Amino acid sequence: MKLDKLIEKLDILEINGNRDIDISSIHYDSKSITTDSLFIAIKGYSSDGHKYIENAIKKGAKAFLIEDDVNIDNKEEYTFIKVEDTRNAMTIIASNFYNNPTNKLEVLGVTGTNGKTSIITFLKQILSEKYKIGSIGTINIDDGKKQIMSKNTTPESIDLQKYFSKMLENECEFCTMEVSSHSLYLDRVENVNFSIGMFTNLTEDHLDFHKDLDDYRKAKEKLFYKTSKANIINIDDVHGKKILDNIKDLDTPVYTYGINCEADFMASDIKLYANGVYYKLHTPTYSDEIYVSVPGKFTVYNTLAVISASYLLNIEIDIVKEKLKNTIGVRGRFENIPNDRGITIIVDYAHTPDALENVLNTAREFVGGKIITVFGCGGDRDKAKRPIMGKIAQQNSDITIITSDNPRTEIPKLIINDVLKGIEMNKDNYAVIEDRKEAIYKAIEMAEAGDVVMIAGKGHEDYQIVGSTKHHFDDKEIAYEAIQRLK
Ligand SMILES: CC(=O)N[C@H]1[C@@H](OP(=O)(O)OP(=O)(O)OC[C@H]2O[C@@H](n3ccc(=O)[nH]c3=O)[C@H](O)[C@@H]2O)O[C@H](CO)[C@@H](O)[C@@H]1O[C@H](C)C(=O)N[C@@H](C)C(=O)N[C@H](CCC(=O)O)C(=O)O
Ligand SMILES: Nc1ncnc2c1ncn2[C@@H]1O[C@H](COP(=O)(O)OP(=O)(O)OP(=O)(O)O)[C@@H](O)[C@H]1O
Ligand SMILES: N[C@H](CCC[C@H](N)C(=O)O)C(=O)O
Ligand SMILES: [Mg+2]
Repeated sequence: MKLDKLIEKLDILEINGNRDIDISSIHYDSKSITTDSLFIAIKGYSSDGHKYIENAIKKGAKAFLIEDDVNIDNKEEYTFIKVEDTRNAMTIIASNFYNNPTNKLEVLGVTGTNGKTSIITFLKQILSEKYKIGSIGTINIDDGKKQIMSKNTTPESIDLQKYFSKMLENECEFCTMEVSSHSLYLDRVENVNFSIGMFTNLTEDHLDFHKDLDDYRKAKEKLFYKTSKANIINIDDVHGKKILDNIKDLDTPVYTYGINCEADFMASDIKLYANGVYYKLHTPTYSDEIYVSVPGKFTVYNTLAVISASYLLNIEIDIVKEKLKNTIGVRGRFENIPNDRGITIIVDYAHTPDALENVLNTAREFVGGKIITVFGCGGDRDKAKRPIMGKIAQQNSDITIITSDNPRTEIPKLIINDVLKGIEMNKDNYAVIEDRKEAIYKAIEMAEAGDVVMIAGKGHEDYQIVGSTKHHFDDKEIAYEAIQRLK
């Protein structure tokens, strides 16, 4: 594409060099650069893209989008475009380069602290009955033909627009997508035209990144100004109510869901079982009965969001009911590890206080014996949630084993010490086993028939990040190993 066309809608402060050149690819990372490309220099949290411009030239970049003036030899041989904010300008360029794919692709975005992966998984299973669907989220990216593992929940704008364009090429009509608060804050989705936006809930997480909960909510709220068909909001959540107040006068219609308040989509007569939930559904035009083969009150909320979106997309309720009844669930979310010892072993992705409390409450509903919880907190992430999770684990379990979960560049013992600040030390119902494998072995070894072993925090992850190295580690595999060892 001609550079001129690529930078069409940018607010340019200064441009030096030829605009009439062909650009074959666009990059924000010098490591991926190929010849005749445009390199976008971003000032990040740990590095500054401007430092890599000479390296980018060696690899064949011809044009540069910059914020700071650059001093290099033979500068006149290249084109430099200076803008106020390269990260923001990148979203416009990315969308231009891939011919604005979300003008055609219907993107259904979900934001909120918990429930995003669950909702897009259910929604994809339902919509796939009638349409070809792509999806983008924590577990993987599906471009309609192949699935690749995700690096982040919501990719950087260039990658995102490339995936959208691939989905169109593969004849997808919809994309179900998780929209993280980081992506809204860092403009990764700035130039995406969303069709429907959904809000799940907002609870303590990521306060290492966002100033406070209000700042965190404001980031999430940005999604609802980017939608054209509808916004769907959980108004049982106080932050959901606030968002509703702020967006109710927009042109995009708002629909609400909830259990405890008068909402457009409501659940009543809820019954929670060990292997699923039942409820009566009330919509603006009809009522029906819903059974979902995934346990937990949070499943009621997640499926209310799914049902609301399906309703607005005119999917027949019979299809929705059938898919929810027979769903295979969501990988690493309340996933049951079958065994012949009479214990219920669950691998779950709860890595926030609210999620941990929810899964433990759900287990309490059906446990015959004890609840033994294994969990840790991630390094280089929100520190404030650590003691809260410690307290929640101890209060809602009979035995708590505190261990490691992606320590990243932090010292595992120090993370555990933060968790211990929330633990009542005079009780003897907790233990620290830093090695996660040993912790899981111990929990399963001590469990008796009727007990629940809740292995929380990593869900689908098949790695443990220590320092900056990713080692293979899979809670499910270790749980199976633990069962085998006892034979
Ligand atoms: C805080 C954060 O989100 N950081 C993201 C951000 O990094 P950054 O802008 O700070 O980048 P940087 O490392 O300082 O580098 C600056 C620039 O120099 C470039 N560079 C750097 C080195 C080099 O050799 N050459 C080069 O060109 C980099 O590509 C970048 O453009 O942009 C990068 C490129 O997109 C992301 O990979 C990176 O995500 C990091 C790895 C991350 O861990 N993010 C997490 C916190 C995150 O985004 N999580 C959310 C929510 C998760 C949830 O669901 O709860 C998510 O959407 O995944
Ligand atoms: N609606 C909900 N409310 C509270 N907790 C939930 C909800 N749905 C799921 N959970 C719990 O939160 C965990 C994470 O769920 P899920 O992966 O769907 O959330 P997510 O929003 O995609 O998380 P992430 O931000 O890490 O991608 C689940 O394993 C479950 O324990
Ligand atoms: N998307 C979340 C996932 C956290 C999962 C947990 N296992 C951890 O590493 O803290 C994050 O990157 O903050
Ligand atoms: Mg997710």
